[in-house]
Amino acid sequence: MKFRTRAIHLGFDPDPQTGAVVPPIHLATTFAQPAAGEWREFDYSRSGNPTRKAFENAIAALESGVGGLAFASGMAAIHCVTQLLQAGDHIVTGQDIYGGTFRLFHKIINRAGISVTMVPTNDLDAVEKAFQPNTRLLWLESPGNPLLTITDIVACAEIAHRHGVLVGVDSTFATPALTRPLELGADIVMHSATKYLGGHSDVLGGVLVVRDPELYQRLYFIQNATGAVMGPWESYLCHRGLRTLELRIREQCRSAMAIAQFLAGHPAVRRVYYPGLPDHPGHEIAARQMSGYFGAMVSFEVHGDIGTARKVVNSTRLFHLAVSLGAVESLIEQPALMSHASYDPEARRAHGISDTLIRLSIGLEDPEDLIADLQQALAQVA
Ligand SMILES: C=C(NCc1c(COP(=O)(O)O)cnc(C)c1O)C(=O)O
Repeated sequence: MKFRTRAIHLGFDPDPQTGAVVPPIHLATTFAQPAAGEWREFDYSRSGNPTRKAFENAIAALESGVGGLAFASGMAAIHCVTQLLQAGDHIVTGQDIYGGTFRLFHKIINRAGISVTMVPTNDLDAVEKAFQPNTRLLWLESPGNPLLTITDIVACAEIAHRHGVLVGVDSTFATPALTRPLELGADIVMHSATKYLGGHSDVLGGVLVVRDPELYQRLYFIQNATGAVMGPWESYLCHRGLRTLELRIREQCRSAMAIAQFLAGHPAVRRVYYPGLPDHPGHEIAARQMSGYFGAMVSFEVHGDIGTARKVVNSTRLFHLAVSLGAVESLIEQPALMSHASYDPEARRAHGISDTLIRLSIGLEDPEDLIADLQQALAQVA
């Protein structure tokens, strides 16, 4: 069956007793057992919960994995992956990655003696040259946040596996409707479920899916031991979000293409970052890797300075000025001051995140209304 059909039905079989066509929300934190030392499938909700398990199974199936793990946030999911490593190990990651991931890598796990090298992961030579004998993990984001850098997952996985290195892909911006990294050779796929999987700015969560049963057991052990699990209500909301994911992301992609084309022709705009534009360096790889779509995030730079960009983002009426992304309502933000403020200023500039960069998360409003809103906001700085 096609992705859209499976997403609607996975984990939603009618209850055999009641016939209910949506899964129950199990709030129980503990489960009575038949006898001491005899265990049911579920014993304690940190270790496993029926509602979370239904969502984990659904996202695992949609990502072509053998097992899924759901967390309280995307950062909790990424942190779980880093706990596979130990002091003296090394991570290679991209330069176009979320500010919170930059912070985790450079200000938290570095304290445990894990080192990190950031490279342009769309340059395969740079990726391979960055590997060291102690490199254990290649962490990719494609499209990258916020410059929408496209990384060739197949090529990177082949290089990494030649060096015995695990490949993790943060696929938040792509979603499994467009890209399934495990099918392309990655070992781990991660999502901030807060974004497109939930899809309505009303749930915080994270997800890992893997294709190797032994790796699943290692990550499950870490998840259970460290405890940053997704709650039952959030699991239900993310599971429900999967049912409309493909419809939402495809429509959002169509609007993003129209908005990117509008911005590309606007005199106040210096540069547009959108993989769907033919001049984007990753256009061909994206077309192949994202099922003919190019995502629903659009970033652009305006002429002027940090104040010019700030005036634009403060002037929209339909786009909410807010971090996060992937929801039905459109959002606008200025990474230098907001989503990527956790980058050290010199690192931010070194990685191409300029003061005049503006990032858009395109929602499901009519694109004509969104373009009209951007037109009037840009007119404030014309
Ligand atoms: C909040 C934002 N990003 C969260 C995020 C995260 C972190 O997810 P959280 O659910 O916010 O913990 C991980 N990976 C990517 C690509 C992300 O974009 C933002 O970019 O505004």
